[in-house]
Amino acid sequence: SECATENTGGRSGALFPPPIAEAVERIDVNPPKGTRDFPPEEMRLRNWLFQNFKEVSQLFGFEEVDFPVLESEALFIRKAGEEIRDQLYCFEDRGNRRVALRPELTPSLARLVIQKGKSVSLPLKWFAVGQCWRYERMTRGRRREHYQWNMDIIGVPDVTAEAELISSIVTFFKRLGITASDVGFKVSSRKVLQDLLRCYSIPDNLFGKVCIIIDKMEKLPLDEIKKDLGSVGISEQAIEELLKVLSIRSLSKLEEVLGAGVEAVADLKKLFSLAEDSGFSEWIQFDASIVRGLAYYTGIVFEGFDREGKLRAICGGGRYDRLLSTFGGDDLPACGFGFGDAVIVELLKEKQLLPDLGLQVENIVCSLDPELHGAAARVATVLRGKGQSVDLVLETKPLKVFKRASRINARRLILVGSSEWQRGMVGVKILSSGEQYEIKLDELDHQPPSSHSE
Ligand SMILES: Nc1ccc(Br)nc1
Repeated sequence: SECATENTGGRSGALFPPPIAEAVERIDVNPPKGTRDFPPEEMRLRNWLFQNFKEVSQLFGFEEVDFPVLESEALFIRKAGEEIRDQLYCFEDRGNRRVALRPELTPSLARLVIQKGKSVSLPLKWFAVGQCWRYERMTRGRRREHYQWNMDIIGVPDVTAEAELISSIVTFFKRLGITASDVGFKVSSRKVLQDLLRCYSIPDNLFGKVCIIIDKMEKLPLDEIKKDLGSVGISEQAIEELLKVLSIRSLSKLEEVLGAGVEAVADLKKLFSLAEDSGFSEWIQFDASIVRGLAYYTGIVFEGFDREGKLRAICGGGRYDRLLSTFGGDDLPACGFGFGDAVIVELLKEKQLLPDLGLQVENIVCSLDPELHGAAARVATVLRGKGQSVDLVLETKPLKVFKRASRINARRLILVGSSEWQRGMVGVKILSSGEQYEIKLDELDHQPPSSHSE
């Protein structure tokens, strides 16, 4: 009969028992190892953080740029033994090209600068917020992705550029309520290391490798560091001298050891003087042991740290004057920093500075009669046309509307009932005060009068 073709919609019909659902194995609903989902609450926090990254960057006159997450693997192949190289998330694509998920943004930025060539006028002040990846054996259970905020200045050889970068991060911290008592920047210059290596006739091409070895000083036993330094040809005497200098924590002491005319000392003294002028000198301290873990840094390096010493480095950066020329570009001076989205959230939690970012919807609109859903939709359209957010209740038999209204933190409930609608009115309930009244549709505005005339 006709009903045989009627779709019982899965409901048990007199003629047809419901189809027996085949047993479906549930997929793994978690994101891939080391990666995160961002459900609404986490997404609001992420958007708030990124908004602060972007507003500070724009406050400093930087322009936003972006690049593909996927890059040629060659962009990141450096032979200095960096962790970032060991953990490259790389593969061969279907066109047999060696590609990689970017582990950082700086090489992409350098690539774009070279690509733009003479069509861009210097100095360039660019910023980006982008997801970066590493493939780490899950033995350590660490994340494989994070978002990084980068600011870079291309074309300025002077430490005025590094001062501007540190000043921008200080501004960011202050916006979030973080003070110089909470965090600081350890600052040094790789020219200290470079001068020392030259004193011991260590060839320049070993400079990056030596920096990477020294960067591991806090993570590996000292004799392993010494062994690694010896393996690149540095004598025991030079190693002892190196380690002694790297333990210096005062600029005057460094000047005593290296001499006043040394470029590294001059750069650092200028940076500290600029910090005084710009008002962030309480945020920075000299620490000769800071080298950072990227091979391409050539001058000033800095890293943000939490003074309680509970967290990993919050951010880091420095000067990388040779990177563009290693890609075949012009020898342009450059400096920048990277600021990850994870440690900062841990710090905000520690300091109880996480913002309360609950969902806030202006209106929830509900029809009391299924026949009036169209009218409710029209009310929603009118309000949205006025720029007001509306959660339109879509169930034709709405239940628990008040529960939903409080969950979405709606400011007011608009009820569309037949008798009111006949009179061109809708009901309004201010959820915070409980105040209730009727109003004409076109009188619905942002701020209803405090005491409502009938
Ligand atoms: N470079 C990098 C990439 C991804 C994560 Br998580 N940490 C560092």
